[in-house]
Amino acid sequence: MSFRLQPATPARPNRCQLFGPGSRPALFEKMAASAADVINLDLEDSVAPSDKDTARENVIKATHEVDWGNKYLSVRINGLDTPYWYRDVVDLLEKSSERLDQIMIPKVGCAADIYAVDALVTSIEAAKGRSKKISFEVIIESAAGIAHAEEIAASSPRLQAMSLGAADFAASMGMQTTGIGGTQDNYYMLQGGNQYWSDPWHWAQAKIVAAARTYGVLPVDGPFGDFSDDEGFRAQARRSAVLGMAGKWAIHPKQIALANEVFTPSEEQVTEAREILEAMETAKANGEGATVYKGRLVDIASIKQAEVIVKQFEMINS
Ligand SMILES: CC(C)(COP(=O)(O)OP(=O)(O)OC[C@H]1O[C@@H](n2cnc3c(N)ncnc32)[C@H](O)[C@@H]1OP(=O)(O)O)[C@@H](O)C(=O)NCCC(=O)NCCSC(=O)C[C@H](O)C(=O)O
Ligand SMILES: [Mg+2]
Repeated sequence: MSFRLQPATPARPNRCQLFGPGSRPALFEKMAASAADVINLDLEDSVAPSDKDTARENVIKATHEVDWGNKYLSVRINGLDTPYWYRDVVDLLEKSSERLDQIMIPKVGCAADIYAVDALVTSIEAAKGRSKKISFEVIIESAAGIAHAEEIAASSPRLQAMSLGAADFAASMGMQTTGIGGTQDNYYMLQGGNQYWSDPWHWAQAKIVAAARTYGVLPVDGPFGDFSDDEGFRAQARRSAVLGMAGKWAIHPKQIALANEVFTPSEEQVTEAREILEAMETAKANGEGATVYKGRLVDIASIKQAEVIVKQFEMINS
């Protein structure tokens, strides 16, 4: 470990972030009653320009009137290149209830984007005497965003989560696809006449995980567009979980259970992790730093790996 210790990520479950357009208030009670850990009410791309003002009012009203239970309540504002974002921030901070937990900032390209929003939020919080400090989540969904992922991850103590937005990311990168996440037919290797599909999202995810984890921020996988493809969602989510992401968005309620299933360690994984910890306790008592568990090497690093799984499980069940 470096002399600079890796900060812990926020200790709250973030397995599934359920999205819903701010312009469809009929969905809000259903979202609140869902099994998602985080709710993202959207003012950005799922809301038509003509509905921006109404959607903002709907969302503010919902912070006062809907019982959000123990959900982490987040609102996605419009991008900093639009004429809407400052009004989103001002009205949300001046008019929404203290139930609002987080603002999600889309299409972030550099740390200065977060600086600008932080300055505005900090000023309104002080002016209005808001007692809860609003947290931020950013979406990395552009070439600039991925190039500057590290400085963005370090940009503000408000930052709790960093998501990959596959659709805008693909567009910004000039990727030849209309798919939102998942396998891309043309992204394959050829060996012995057989096609082997690779994962075009992998490097961006890995970069986000490294940047986020370095600064104690939760890395999150964004949308999987084809909500009729459960197995496709599972496969994408499993790859994200193995890479170190904490959760994934749901853009339809049927994706919530799938995300929760993948990002909750299974009974077998938890049992195995606990057995590894026990095996290492025995090894330590015998003055050994390494031992054999089910025919494979486990050592002091295995303790940390096993603890990741046990801690995830305990946090979800606490
Ligand atoms: C995708 C949808 C437009 C589908 O809506 P709808 O046609 O109403 O779906 P169904 O008829 O299949 O609905 C079945 C029941 O579920 C309820 N429902 C639907 N959506 C939601 C929801 N989001 N939360 C809770 N409940 C929901 C329906 O009311 C039905 O209920 P019932 O009648 O009682 O059975 C819609 O799901 C939707 O708008 N989804 C969210 C879209 C969104 O927010 N998109 C933005 C995020 S993705 C993005 O922005 C890309 C990203 O930035 C990037 O760049 O990658
Ligand atoms: Mg987007």
